[in-house]
Amino acid sequence: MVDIKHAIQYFAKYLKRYWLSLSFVVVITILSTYFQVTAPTYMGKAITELANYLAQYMNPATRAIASKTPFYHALEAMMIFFVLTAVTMFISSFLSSRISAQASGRMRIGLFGKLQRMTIKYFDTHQDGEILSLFTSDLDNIFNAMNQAIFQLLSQFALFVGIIWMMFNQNVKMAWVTMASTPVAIIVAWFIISQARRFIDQQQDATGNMNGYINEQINGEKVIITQGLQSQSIAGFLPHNEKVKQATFKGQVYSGMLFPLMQGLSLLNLAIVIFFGSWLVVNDGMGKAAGLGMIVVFVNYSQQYYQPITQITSIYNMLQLAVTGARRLSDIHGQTEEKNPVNGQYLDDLQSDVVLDDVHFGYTDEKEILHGVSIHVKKGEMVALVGPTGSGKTTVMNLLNRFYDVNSGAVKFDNIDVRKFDLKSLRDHVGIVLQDSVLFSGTIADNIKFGKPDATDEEMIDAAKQANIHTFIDSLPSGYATKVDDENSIFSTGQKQLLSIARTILTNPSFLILDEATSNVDTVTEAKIQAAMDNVIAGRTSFVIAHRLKTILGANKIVVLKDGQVIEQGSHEELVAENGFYSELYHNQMVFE
Ligand SMILES: Nc1ncnc2c1ncn2[C@@H]1O[C@H](COP(=O)(O)OP(=O)(O)OP(=O)(O)O)[C@@H](O)[C@H]1O
Repeated sequence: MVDIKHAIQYFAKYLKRYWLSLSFVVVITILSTYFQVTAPTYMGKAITELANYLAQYMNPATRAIASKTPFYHALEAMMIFFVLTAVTMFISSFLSSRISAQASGRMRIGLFGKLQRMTIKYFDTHQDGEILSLFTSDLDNIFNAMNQAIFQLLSQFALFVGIIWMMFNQNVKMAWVTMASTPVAIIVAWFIISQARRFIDQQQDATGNMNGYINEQINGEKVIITQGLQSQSIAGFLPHNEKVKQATFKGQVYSGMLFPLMQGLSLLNLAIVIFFGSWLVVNDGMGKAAGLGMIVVFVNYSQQYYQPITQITSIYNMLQLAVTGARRLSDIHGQTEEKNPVNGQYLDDLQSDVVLDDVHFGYTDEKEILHGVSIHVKKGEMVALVGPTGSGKTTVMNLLNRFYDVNSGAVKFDNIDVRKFDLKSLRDHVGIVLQDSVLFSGTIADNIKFGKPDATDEEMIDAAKQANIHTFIDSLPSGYATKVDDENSIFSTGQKQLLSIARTILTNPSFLILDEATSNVDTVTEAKIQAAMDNVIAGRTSFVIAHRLKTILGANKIVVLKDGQVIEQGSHEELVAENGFYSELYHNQMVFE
């Protein structure tokens, strides 16, 4: 029930602006139904008039006055109603498709916009595939439901009511006869649909598991090839495939059964209607012509009568998927967004320092990661953060840029709490070079200018030179215009990081955070990255998360973090002299250099 309430609220939010078009669709659908259910009465009238005409024509006494005009009139009326039915159906379907396309387009924009306002926490705690499926699966299900199910439901329901109403208008006894088999039809349809749904659910689960397996195996392809595990990989795939195959087959058998069965029931009903119709004509003293007409009318109604039952039961599944999709999307819309303070302060330029003041922080309430961390970075200084894996280095970086907010204590720029700054102004002044550099589709130039699209080519080239990547870019056939997804532009980890450094240099941040990624690269690239980092750091206040100690020997201050606490800090020489944790770490590393 909660699902349905959320789904209705979600649909109402996006559909309310189309209320006029929607009302028009409802009116047109009712009109279309009226035309559709009235047309058969003219068909019956045409048969009655034809029978009358034939009776008069066959009788020499009345042959002279026999006229086909009433028959033609009835036929004309029938044609007009059929044409009107087709035209109104077309208008209704056209409008429905337009509303669905526009509304789902807005939903897509709403979802994408919402994602852009979400906190890093959301992205840290949800898998990419899960987020993507909101677009590919949930929004698609909603579009299909809006485009087909909702309007089908409306038109089929109107048709169902319209046929019943017309049948009772025409002949009450025949109406009851036509409707007598309804419970059987509903039970059969419901049973088949629920069976089909069961297997379709199984098919979806099995497909999800199979896709997960494929994803994992493709990601691990290098390990599989290196270790010669290809046949094991295939063997692991087969049971997944078998489950998908079985569930798909059973689901399709049941879904495929619905229409032939309902068609069969409808034909059986037709025979019953003709049988009772003829019985009524004989026993109820109905005129021959009127009786024939009535039978034709009910033959028509009994054929149409099953259509809504079949359609409504078969779109139930589609509606259910859309309700689930709408619930998931409305959940997303309810997620917390990044908190930008009202009338937040603007950070013009860093004047004095960046401080972490007795910071306590945990990603969850249950586990605190940083236990009272205090770090002081003076303007123009380079501070390096070192410590074993999991000690909280990246977490400190997450707080400096306000990806997360502290539980207690504060992060301050020029003695002002970061929570008081306008977020954009804060982030405009904080540059980050992450360990895993990300390139976006587009050219190399687009990628370097990503944070400053209005930069001139000279500025861009200058940044690339400082980042030690200009010579490489220049050597590519298309230079800065090389597409990032070109075969020529398959970048190494080191080159990606150099591009990312160039991107950061171009934005000229006052405060720089570098998550050093020298572990994966060869020594030549490492030296280049080191030089590029030196260039980007020069004269800037910076904070470096260091994995290789030799890169930070010149730091003004080295802060050693262990288990979420600062255990030592000072210059390299001071810390080595202290003979503590850093000194041990340093000597251990030097053995391998
Ligand atoms: N998004 C997250 N949600 C919950 N816990 C997290 C999250 N990110 C990190 N952690 C936990 O916080 C602790 C500190 O992680 P952090 O990434 O800050 O360490 P690190 O010192 O940067 O490690 P490394 O050198 O391996 O990068 C770890 O125990 C980790 O499991």
